Amino acid sequence: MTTAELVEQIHKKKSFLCVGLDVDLERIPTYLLSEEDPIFSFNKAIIDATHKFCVAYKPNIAFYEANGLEGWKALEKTVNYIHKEYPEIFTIADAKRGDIGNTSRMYAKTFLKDLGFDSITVAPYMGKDSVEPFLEFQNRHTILLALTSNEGAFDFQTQKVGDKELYKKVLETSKTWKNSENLMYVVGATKAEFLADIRKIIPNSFLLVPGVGAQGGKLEDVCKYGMTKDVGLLVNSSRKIIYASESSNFAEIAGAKAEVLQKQMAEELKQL
Ligand SMILES: O=C(O)c1cc(=O)[nH]c(=O)n1[C@@H]1O[C@H](COP(=O)(O)O)[C@@H](O)[C@H]1O
Repeated sequence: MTTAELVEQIHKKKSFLCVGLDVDLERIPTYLLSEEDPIFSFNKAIIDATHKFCVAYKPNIAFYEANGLEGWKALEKTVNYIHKEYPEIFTIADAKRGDIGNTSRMYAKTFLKDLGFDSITVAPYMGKDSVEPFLEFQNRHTILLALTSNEGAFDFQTQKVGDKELYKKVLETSKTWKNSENLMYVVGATKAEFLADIRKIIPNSFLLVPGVGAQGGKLEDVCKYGMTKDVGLLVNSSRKIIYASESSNFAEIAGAKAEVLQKQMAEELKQL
């Protein structure tokens, strides 16, 4: 999917919500566990109930890998289902990969070609040659970790390297890489006050912003400092939506939670 198509969808749906599909078998309604593929059954119900209110889905790969071969099969079924039934929706493989170039090429093939995700999250730590193999794919996006939502972000990312914080170096240096137009960045909603500085370095890039809801980030702050004329934001919520209820109408309740966020986003979009 191109960035222009993503922006068009955001305006059409009046939403820049990304629903995180972090499926934990210990948290899904227990009656689903007797189904042939509980992970896919859960995802299908959530997707059917939330698709009207969101523009992206983000399965976090850890939750699938943790279930071995069955998990990988459920992941493949999930991404295929989204692309077939709701082709307007942007898909994010939250895999946080990155290795020497030769190895990154394999990660890129797995997620961007074979599984066909529109994008993948990538760690910048190993530098240019570890990220460029992901950037080669046309109309696919590499979402580079810039300033993450967790406490540990202060261990390295905000520390100065020479005259600048490491996350600023990541932003600046990554702009010089080949096919850098395919880059988006992760900035945690819990770090909204950093967004004004971040926008000075990357005024137009799309940001994936996790951390609203369960981690306490505020949508208003993210929009105030991070929104661009083309929106430039995908705001993710996982647990607060998908585990809003454990009853048999869990999907309906997840849909209602997603709609609440969509309505807030529609208000924010009016400011543009
Ligand atoms: O790359 C991510 O998506 C990510 C980056 C980050 O800085 N913080 C963060 O929480 N995430 C992911 O975003 C999701 C947040 O989930 P909830 O806290 O349940 O909304 C999880 O899948 C995290 O792994």
